[in-house]
Amino acid sequence: MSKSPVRVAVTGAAGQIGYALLFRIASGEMLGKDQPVILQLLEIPDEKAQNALKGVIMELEDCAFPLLAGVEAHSDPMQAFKDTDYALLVGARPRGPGMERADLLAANAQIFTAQGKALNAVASRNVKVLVVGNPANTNAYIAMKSAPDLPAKNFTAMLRLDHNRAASQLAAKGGFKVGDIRKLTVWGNHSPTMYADYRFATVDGKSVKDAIGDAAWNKDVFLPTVGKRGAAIIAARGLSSAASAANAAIDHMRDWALGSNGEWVTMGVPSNGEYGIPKDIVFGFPVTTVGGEYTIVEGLPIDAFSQECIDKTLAELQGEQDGVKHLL
Ligand SMILES: NC(=O)c1ccc[n+]([C@@H]2O[C@H](COP(=O)([O-])OP(=O)(O)OC[C@H]3O[C@@H](n4cnc5c(N)ncnc54)[C@H](O)[C@@H]3O)[C@@H](O)[C@H]2O)c1
Ligand SMILES: O=C(O)C[C@H](O)C(=O)O
Repeated sequence: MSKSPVRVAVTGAAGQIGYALLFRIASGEMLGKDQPVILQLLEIPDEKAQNALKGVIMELEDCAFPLLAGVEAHSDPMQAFKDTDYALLVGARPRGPGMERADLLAANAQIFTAQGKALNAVASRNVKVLVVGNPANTNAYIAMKSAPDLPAKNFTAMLRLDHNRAASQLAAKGGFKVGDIRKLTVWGNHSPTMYADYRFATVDGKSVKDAIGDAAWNKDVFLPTVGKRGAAIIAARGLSSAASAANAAIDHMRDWALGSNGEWVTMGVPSNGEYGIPKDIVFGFPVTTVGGEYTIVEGLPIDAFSQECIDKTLAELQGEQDGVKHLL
């Protein structure tokens, strides 16, 4: 028997990530080749954005995707999030000229407070939320705090792009196949302070750290390369990463919904105190996923260097969180 359609809301749907994301969701790459979807797309109530969204919808129609059971265009989150099972919050306010970080946090706090409230009011009680729009961890925290009737665990932030970037750099350095790398993770904030950690990583059961055997490369090349990769792409393309960000969003949601088959993946999720991260901070952790639920991998040893890195990214997140406290 064929499955009933599920509802997938995407914000910022006429933006660059939206353009790289929607067609893959509609073709079944995110939720499976047997899962029909209804896309509920949100853009700002601006003529240009709404017209662009219409164009994207025309293209979705022209793909004649068998799994696409409906597409809706919205300018109000209360309609876009109605009964939604999945919400990918991509749209965010970009940093404008002369805008300070605090202004950016405040502008996004407004957006994610409103969207969190709308999810709280009208989404499925099991909605799985992924925040992509930057600052992703803090935006996810704001949305979660604005949705007190939904389980906090349903709000996640995207660290998967950092995870995939780290895997790719390791594969190039060690001569591994990227798909053979297991037990890699990225701790903390989606920002240059994130800590990509391959101490536990293996390829064919053998330690990646031992195979690379170069602590200076880790500190001086690997971590800065992964941390500054977003900026390097902006410098090269004149635009921020879009296809790779959309790909990471697909990976994150697919693994959350369909399971990671015992493998570690990185998700930004609200802490319950694991590894000393204060409760509710949305932090990148290693997780495994099964049956639509994620579980943080616990009990990993944290050495002095790792603790220093984790403390640094945590301090940044706490600073961001303090900066929006008065708005929640
Ligand atoms: N977490 C990550 O790994 C990661 C990676 C890359 C980009 N990003 C972030 O993703 C976001 C989107 O990037 P993009 O390249 O698609 O940007 P973009 O500017 O091309 O598109 C963003 C779209 O969001 C819309 N939008 C803005 N506010 C909205 C709101 N309140 N409701 C609905 N739509 C809204 C805009 O109209 C625009 O069409 C940015 O914040 C970017 O920094 C995150
Ligand atoms: O949009 C950005 O600032 C960069 C983006 O988050 C990325 O990691 O590519």
